[in-house]
Amino acid sequence: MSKSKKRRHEGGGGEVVRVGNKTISLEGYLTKRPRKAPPEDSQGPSDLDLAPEPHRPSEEEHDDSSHTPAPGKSQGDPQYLKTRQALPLWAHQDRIRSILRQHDVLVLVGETGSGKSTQVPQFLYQEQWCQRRKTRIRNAAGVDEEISVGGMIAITQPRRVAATTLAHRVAREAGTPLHGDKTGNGGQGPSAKGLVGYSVRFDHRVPRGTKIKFLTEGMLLQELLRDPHLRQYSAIVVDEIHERSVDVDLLSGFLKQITTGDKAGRGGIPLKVIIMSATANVESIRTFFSATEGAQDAPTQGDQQATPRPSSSSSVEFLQIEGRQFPVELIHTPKPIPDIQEALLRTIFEIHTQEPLQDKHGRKDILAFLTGQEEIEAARRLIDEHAAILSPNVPKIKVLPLFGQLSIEAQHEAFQPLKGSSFTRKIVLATNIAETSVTVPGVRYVVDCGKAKVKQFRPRLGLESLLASPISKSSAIQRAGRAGREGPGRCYRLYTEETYEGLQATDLPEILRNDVLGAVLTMKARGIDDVFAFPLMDPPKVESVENALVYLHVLGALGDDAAITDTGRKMVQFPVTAPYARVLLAAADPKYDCLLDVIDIISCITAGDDIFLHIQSEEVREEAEAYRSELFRREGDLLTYLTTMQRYAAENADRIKWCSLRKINTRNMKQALNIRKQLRGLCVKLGMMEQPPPPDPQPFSPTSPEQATAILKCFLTGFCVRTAILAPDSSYQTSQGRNVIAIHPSSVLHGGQKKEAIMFLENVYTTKSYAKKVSAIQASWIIEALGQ
Ligand SMILES: Nc1ncnc2c1ncn2[C@@H]1O[C@H](COP(=O)(O)OP(=O)(O)OP(=O)(O)O)[C@@H](O)[C@H]1O
Repeated sequence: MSKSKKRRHEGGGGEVVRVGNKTISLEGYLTKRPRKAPPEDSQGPSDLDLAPEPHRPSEEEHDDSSHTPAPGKSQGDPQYLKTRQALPLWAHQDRIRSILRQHDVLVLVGETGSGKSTQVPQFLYQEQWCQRRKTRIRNAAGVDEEISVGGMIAITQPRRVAATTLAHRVAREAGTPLHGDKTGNGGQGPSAKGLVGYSVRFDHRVPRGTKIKFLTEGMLLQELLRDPHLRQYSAIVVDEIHERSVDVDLLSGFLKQITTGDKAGRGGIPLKVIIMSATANVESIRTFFSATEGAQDAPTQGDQQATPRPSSSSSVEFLQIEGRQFPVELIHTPKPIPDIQEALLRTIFEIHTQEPLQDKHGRKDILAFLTGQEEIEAARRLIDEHAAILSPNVPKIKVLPLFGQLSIEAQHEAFQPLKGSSFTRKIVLATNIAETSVTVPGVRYVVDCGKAKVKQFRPRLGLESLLASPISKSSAIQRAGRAGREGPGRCYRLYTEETYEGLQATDLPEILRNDVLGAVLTMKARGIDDVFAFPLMDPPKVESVENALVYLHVLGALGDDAAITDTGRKMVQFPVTAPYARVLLAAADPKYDCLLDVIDIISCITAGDDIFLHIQSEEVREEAEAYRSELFRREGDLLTYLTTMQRYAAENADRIKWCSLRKINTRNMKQALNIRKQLRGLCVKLGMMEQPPPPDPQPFSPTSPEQATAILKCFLTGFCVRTAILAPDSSYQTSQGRNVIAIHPSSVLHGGQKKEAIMFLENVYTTKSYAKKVSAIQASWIIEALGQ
C-alpha cells in the first residue's frame, strides 16, 4: 500500500518529495529567493482568533496623563514597597530607565529572584517613550494615515503558569489586583480598569487601561500575525530567554527584524526590546540582536556593580546586576545515588522531621523537582503513605503536584498559601514547569533529582521520544533559585558536586531537537517566503524544516509552490497545533459535516492530562469501569472522548458526582467545556458554523457508525501520517517509516482485538514506541486521505 513516502531525487528536475501519489518540488523551499518583505501593513491572516482582539485603548484610555501618574510618582501598593525595595534590581532602576532612553535593545542579566520579571515592567511603564503616541504611516494603498502606537509593555513567559502568577503578583504590587485574585484583594468587575493583565491560551484577562501585559511566547506570536509591527506595544520584555523554546527563538527573529528594520510600519516609533535571564548565554544573544554581527564585549563575571558595557551596535546594551535577595545553601550528595526515588523520600522526610515549619521570614515549605507526571504520582502516593504513620507531634503534610498537563486551576493550587491549620507543611512535587520565573509561596527548600524528561523529535522516524536525561547547569541554578525567594533557602541536589560540574552549561534549544511544524507555518503566515533565510539564533536541521514543509503541504497549508494557502491562513487562526486546525477545517466541510463532534473531541484532548483518571487499585478500577462502560467505544479513544463529553454535557443533576463515579477528572472536564465554548465561538466568528449550537444540557444521542466513520476520516485529514497497519506478525507498523509501535496502556484499544489499521494522534517513546489517543480505522482510508 502506498503510504506517506519521502524520496529525494537530485539533479534534473531538482529535489522532489513524494507523499503518497503526490510529488512535491523542494525547489521553492531550498532555493534561496530574494526575500520579499511582508506586505506593508499586512494583517497576515484575518483578524480573527480565539484570543481577544489586541487591546486597542479607547481615546479616553489614550490620554495616559489622565490615569498614569507622572514619571517616578507611582510606587504601587505601599504594603509591597518595602519588599520591592529590598530586591537587588530596585537600586538599579534609574540606570535601566536611562539605558532604555538611549538604546532600543537591552540584555539584562540578574540572578534568580533579583526582581527582573516583577520590577522591570513597573520601572518602565511611566517612561515618556512608553506612552501611546499618534503618528502617521503610509498604508498599503499608499495613503497617509494617522495611527496610534505604543502604550503597553508585553512580558513574555515560556509557560502559562508563570504568566498568570506573575500577572497576579505584579497587579497586587501595583495596587490594581486582578479580578478573581485569590488573595481576596481583587474585586473589580469585568469592565474595571487595571494596570496589569495577562493573556495565555484559553484564558485572557486584560482590564481596560492595561499597561503591563504578561503573556506566553505563543500568544505574542499569534498577535504578531495580526499586527506585524506590534503597534500596541512600546516595549517587549522577553523573559527567561535561556529556556530557548521554539516560540522564543521565532519571536526573537521577528523582534530582530522590527528593531533593525526601518520602523516605517510603526510610524518611526521604535519598539524597545528587553531580553532577560539569570543564566543565558549573553554573548550569543547580544550578537544576534546587534544589527552588526560580532559584538565581542563579553560580560566579566563577578562584577560587584551593575556595569553597562558598550556593544558594537549602538542600540544593543548589556547590563548585569549582581546579588540575590536571599542566599541559597547548596548541598550535594557525597557519592552518586543509586535509587533516586528512595533518596528523594529520605531527603523530604529528613527536612520535614528536622527543620522548623517556619522562621522569621515565613513558612518553610518544600519544592521537589522530579522528571514527569508518573514519577510525581508515584512519589505522592509514597509520601502520603509515610505521612500517615508519622507520630502526631510531627507536622502534617500536604502534597501538591505541579506539571504541565494539569489543568491551570490545579496548577494554581500549588501557589496558594496553605489554608487552615498551620501545623502542616506544603510539599510541591513539580516537573521543570516550576524551574524558572515562578515563586511558589512558602518554599524554602528545594530537592533536585537532577533529571528532566526531554522531548526529542526524530525527523527520520517521525516519532517523538520522551526520555529522562540529566539537566543542564543552567537548569540546576534555576531550580536552586526557587528556594531563596522569600528568605534564605537550601537546595538539596541528589547528585554529587562532580556530577554538577560535568553537566552541560545550557540545554539544547528546542528548535534543534523538536518538530518545527508550527514554527514553519507561523513564518509562512507572516510572509516569510524563504524560511531558511529567517534570522534564528540556531537554525534547525534542514531535514526538520523539509519534514515540516512536506507535512504542511500534505495538510494543504502550503501549495506546490510552498506559498501559504487559504487553508493555511485559516489554520493559523486556531490556538491548536496545525494538524488539529486542519481537522477543524475539514469538519466544517459538508463532506464530513461533524464540526460540533470534532470540537467536543479536541476540547477533551486539549483540556489537560487525560480526562480519565489513572486508577491504581484493582477494586476501584473495576467499580469505575462498570460506570465507564457506557462511555467506551469500540472505535477507540476519539469516539470515547466524544461520548464522554456529550454525556457529561447532557448531565443535568450533579456533574461532580457523575465524574467521581466514573473516575473522570472534574477540573479537566470543566476546562474542556470552556475550550469547547471558545472553539465554538471562534467557528461561528469564522463563518464555519451559522449560529451557536443550543445551550446545554441537550439530550444524549449516541453517535451512529456512519457518523463515527465521518469523524475518523475527518481526523485523518490532519493525522494521515500518524497511522499504522497490522503486520503479519501481529505488530503495528507505522505507515511512515515502518516502525513497530504498540498501543499505549492508557488507550481503550489496549489489549483488545487487533485492528486492520490504527490512527494515533500522539506517539511517545519511553521503554518502547507507544501510540496514544488511538482509533481503529481501515487501511483504505489512509490511501483515501493521502490522495486528497
Ligand atoms: N507570586 C509571588 N508570591 C510571593 N512573592 C513573589 C511572587 N512573585 C515574586 N515574588 C517575590 O519577588 C521576588 C522577585 O521575583 P521576580 O520573579 O521578579 O525575580 P526574577 O529576577 O525574575 O527571578 P527569576 O529569574 O527566577 O524569574 C521573588 O524573589 C519573591 O520574593
